[in-house]
Order: sequence, then C-alpha cells, then structure tokens
Amino acid sequence: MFFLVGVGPGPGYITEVAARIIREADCVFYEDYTGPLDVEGLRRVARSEPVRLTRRDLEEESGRKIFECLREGRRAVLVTAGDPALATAHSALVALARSRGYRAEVVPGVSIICAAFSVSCLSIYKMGGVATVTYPRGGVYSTRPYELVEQNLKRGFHTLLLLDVREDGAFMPPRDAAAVLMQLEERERRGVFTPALPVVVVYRLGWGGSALYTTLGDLATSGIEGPAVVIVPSQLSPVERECVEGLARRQAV
Ligand SMILES: C[S@@+](CC[C@H](N)C(=O)[O-])C[C@H]1O[C@@H](n2cnc3c(N)ncnc32)[C@H](O)[C@@H]1O
Repeated sequence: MFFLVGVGPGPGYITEVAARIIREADCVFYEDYTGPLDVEGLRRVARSEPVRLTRRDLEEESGRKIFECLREGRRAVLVTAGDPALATAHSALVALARSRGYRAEVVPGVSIICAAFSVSCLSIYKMGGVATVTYPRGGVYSTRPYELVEQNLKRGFHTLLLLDVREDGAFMPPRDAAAVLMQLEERERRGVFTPALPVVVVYRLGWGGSALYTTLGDLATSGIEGPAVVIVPSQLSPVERECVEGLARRQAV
C-alpha cells in the first residue's frame, strides 16, 4: 500500500492521521524540493530512518525506490511539506501505483496555498488561479504569470504566484520574483507589473516567517528570503483591505 502524505508548511502542522500512517509505514521516503520539511519531526514519528528522494528520483525515475518497497509487499509513504498533491507532480505516482495494482491513498495536509490565503484574509472565492514565477530558462521568460494576473486584475480575482526553485535547490527569494515580474513588464508593456502594484508576500510560513502587504517595487529591494508566495490582490472588499493593511503589524506565523 502506498500513501502520499502531507505534513503541512512547518513543524507542528502534522495531523494525527498523517502521524499514524507514517508510524505504521515500513519505508518512509520524503522530498523537500517543493517546500522545506521538518525532517527531525519526521524522524520522531517514523519507525525507520526516512530516505530523501530528489526530483530526479520521483519524476525521471518514476519513484523506483518506492516501488521496490511496494514490490516486497511492504507499506510505503512519501512525505511532503504542505499538501502533497497541490501544485506538485506527485499525483502521477498515485496513478502509477494504482495502475500497477497497488492500493494508493492521498493524505491531505495543511496546504501552503490555502494557508497563504488564510493568513492574508483574502477571499478564496476570488481566487483566480495559480501560476509560477520562474527564472528565465535559456534566456526565455514564461509569460504565464503576466497573462494570468492581467486577466485576473480585470475580472477582480486574486492571483497566487508560487516561486521557482533554483537548480541548486534554493527557493527563489521574493526580490528575485519581483525582478522577474518587472522584466516581464519591460517586455510586454501593458502596465501590469508596475512598481506601484500592491502585493501580499507570505514567506517562510510555519518557519518563523510572516506576511506583508507591500508594493512590487518595494519587494524588489526587500531582504526577505524564501520560500515564499506572492499574491496579487484585486478589488479588495472593505474587510479584506482592513485585514491586509494590518499585515505588517502581525506576529510571525
Ligand atoms: C510547487 S509549490 C507546492 C505547494 C504545496 N504542495 C502546497 O501545499 O500548497 C512549492 C512552492 O510553494 C512555496 N512554499 C513552499 N513552502 C513554503 C513556505 N513554508 N512558506 C511560503 N511559501 C512556501 C514556494 O513558492 C515553493 O516554490
């Protein structure tokens, strides 16, 4: 049996269900490239030493090590930060396991995407989709964030932007995201990613980070480190406005 288990954004967010399933597993695998993971906390719960898998192990080798465990008739878990299936490619492993005749289940965790909306007090009813801000690959910029934010601003929807992971595994800091978005503006020139654009940045959620309501221009010079998400809010309601304007004064999350 295979379980894809999410343990939330940081220490203390693991659910009782997730802890029980990890405890009962024969093989405990984890990845930490979609979000930082509390490996010490995982060690305290697991019966065997957790094994780290890379993106290559999971995507290019289709989780070979997990299937070796399953083939021996043992229970395997793959543990991730946040919710294990939101904005990851891990659902493919669940589908693959089922197609090979294994039972496979997703154990949801507190999602970084949901938590970012929650701590920002932004209405999920106005969530207009998710895009990722990526570093240029071979000099080519992805224009997906530009197009999505442009449409959403017109329709009154908020846009949540996930930030890239660098080749060396480091999470993109918000200032790099702001620089990429302003580069996109230089190219597209339709007045979307201007320095005055209001943004909410939610950073190091669960790891002593916080949330801040600022502008894209100020974000470009901020010293905030990742991992982080940037939300571009649109047409704030009075409650949303009051709440986000208080963000700078909030305690660390
Ligand atoms: C591919 S998404 C995965 C989302 C995740 N599965 C979830 O639970 O919503 C990974 C991105 O989420 C953001 N992220 C991950 N951990 C974070 C954290 N603790 N605080 C803020 N943002 C985080 C970063 O932008 C990172 O590149």
